[in-house]
Amino acid sequence: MGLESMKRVLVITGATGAGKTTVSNYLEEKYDMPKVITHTTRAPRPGETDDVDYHFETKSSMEQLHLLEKVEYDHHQYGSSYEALDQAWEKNSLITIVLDTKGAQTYYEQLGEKAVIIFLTVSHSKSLVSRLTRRGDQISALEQRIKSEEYQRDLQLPKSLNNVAHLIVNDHWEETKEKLDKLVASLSNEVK
Ligand SMILES: Nc1ncnc2c1ncn2[C@@H]1O[C@H](COP(=O)(O)OP(=O)(O)OP(=O)(O)O)[C@@H](O)[C@H]1O
Ligand SMILES: Nc1nc2c(ncn2[C@@H]2O[C@H](COP(=O)(O)O)[C@@H](O)[C@H]2O)c(=O)[nH]1
Repeated sequence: MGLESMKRVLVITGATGAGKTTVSNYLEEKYDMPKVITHTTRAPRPGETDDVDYHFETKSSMEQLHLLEKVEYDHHQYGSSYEALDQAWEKNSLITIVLDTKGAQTYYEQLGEKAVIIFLTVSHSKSLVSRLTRRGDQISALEQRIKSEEYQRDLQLPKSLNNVAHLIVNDHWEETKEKLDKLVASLSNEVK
């Protein structure tokens, strides 16, 4: 099989607080899967670093970028570039990206089976708010976010990804890791 056909991007999507970044970090640490760093106009949260967690942009620098897709989420812009995808694929054929559900749909439309969609959810949406509070999100930002239509939308898997996405209920981290390990094992066989 040629290198091109072995490439996969694991698109980790779901509601805010569902654990997308945690999953992406786990896959990077355990399987050396680079994370595609995306761009945003929102301000860094405490502990976030420019060019590591995001490329933090102004509205005008965002306009200069060559993006595969771009969305508005809770009044801020987010987008991912072709260059960042290729840079990550230069390091490994299995890479990850963290996107909202609209971005996940676009990735599937654009990349087909190269995009492996993982939809993360939790059994009780109340636990999302407590997780974000524990993460240290500012209360005012958190209140604004959970009022946003994007927050409500991302609690559900979009219909177009119904028979496509791998669904993981991330209530218990140990169980989530087992599910991820199984998925990675099956993907690694697929691309061998
Ligand atoms: N299974 C779990 N049980 C308890 N806490 C968890 C679990 N998974 C992740 N967390 C914690 O929940 C918080 C939110 O996780 P994370 O930042 O990964 O979410 P996210 O989906 O990337 O959120 P956002 O879209 O807002 O960036 C973090 O503090 C993380 O450590
Ligand atoms: N469609 C895209 N969604 C993205 C991108 N980068 C991040 N995200 C998603 O936005 C929300 C909010 O992120 P946060 O870091 O402010 O909590 C979340 O669902 C991310 O997954 C992107 O380039 N395109």
